[in-house]
Amino acid sequence: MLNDLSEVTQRLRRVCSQEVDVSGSYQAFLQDIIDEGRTTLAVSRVSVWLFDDHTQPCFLLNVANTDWSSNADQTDYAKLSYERYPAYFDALMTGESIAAHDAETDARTAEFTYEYLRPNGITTMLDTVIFKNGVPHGIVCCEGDGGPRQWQMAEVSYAEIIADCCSRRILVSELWALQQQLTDLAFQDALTGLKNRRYLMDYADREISRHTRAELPLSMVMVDIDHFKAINDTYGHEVGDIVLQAFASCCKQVLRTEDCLCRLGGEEFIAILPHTNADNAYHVAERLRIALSQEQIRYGPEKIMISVSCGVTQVNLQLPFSQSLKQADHAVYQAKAEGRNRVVRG
Ligand SMILES: Nc1nc2c(ncn2[C@@H]2O[C@H](COP(=O)(O)OP(=O)(O)OP(=O)(O)O)[C@@H](O)[C@H]2O)c(=O)[nH]1
Repeated sequence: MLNDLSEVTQRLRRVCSQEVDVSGSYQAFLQDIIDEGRTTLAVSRVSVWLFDDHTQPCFLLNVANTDWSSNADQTDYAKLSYERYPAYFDALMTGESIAAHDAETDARTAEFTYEYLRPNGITTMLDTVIFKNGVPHGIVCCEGDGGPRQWQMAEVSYAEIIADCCSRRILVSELWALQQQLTDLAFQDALTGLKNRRYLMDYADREISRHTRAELPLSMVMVDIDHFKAINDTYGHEVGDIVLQAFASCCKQVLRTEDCLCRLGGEEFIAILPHTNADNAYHVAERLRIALSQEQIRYGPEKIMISVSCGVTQVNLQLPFSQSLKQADHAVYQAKAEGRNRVVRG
């Protein structure tokens, strides 16, 4: 009941202010807002349900519930099907709130009588629609167990505000996920899926500072495919792309998961090896060189073989990363000059 409107409003505004705070979890936000709704409306349970599909919904999936304990991982999500409860779904799809004073006699909720209302002692329901882009996306369902209840206009409006908060939070979460994807793409090489040069420069600075503090060695291997132009010229650019992808996946198999492989550009790559000194980095580079030289890259009937020239250097933690990069580049140049298919220490 909305007896003390100003106190209720203040509490709700505080919870709503977390709508755009993506540092908190989406689930925690839903729990907070429905807990608030249960207290204010003095109902026995509030839950949030989302449609599986907005154009032709078949199911409603329970994604938050005041009955759930906040620290338990909820995995057993209840599901309501359109097939079983068509009148309820049809009513929700109109977008109108369902204020079912007596849930057993209201035509929109009577379908729940034997399977749900009676077994759980639910007598009254107030359901408000969560919209997304103006289309029903889910519901906030408030249930009471104290007999039929005449829902007041203010109570319906209050429940609708809760549903609107959920709508906005869902949108914010989706925008945030999109932003994350864009950020990931900005640091990724589209062809190989490896990190790109922009990522490398930032990552290397962070690793230099981390390794300086921990007084640990950091090394890198620059890898350049030999005579790659000839592969393009012989088989075409498309096959050259396939070779680059095969190269990347072969390297990933040889390297440790904590090593970071980036594409500097063209057929030039760099692997950053944390906690590794120059001797060990040399062995890693040799392993890479041998694995790549044994790789048979298939394209139709063709089996393409490659070799690589590698420059190994231990990163000088006292100098800017670009200096160590130059050193590795020089080592690659030397490896090429000495006949390719080899590893040179810089
Ligand atoms: N297919 C394909 N080719 C690329 C890509 N990026 C750069 N290249 C080609 O890679 C080739 C690099 O040639 P070069 O720099 O002459 O080197 P190389 O032929 O490997 O010779 P060495 O390094 O001296 O052994 C050029 O022909 C570029 O066009 C790409 O994304 N896909």
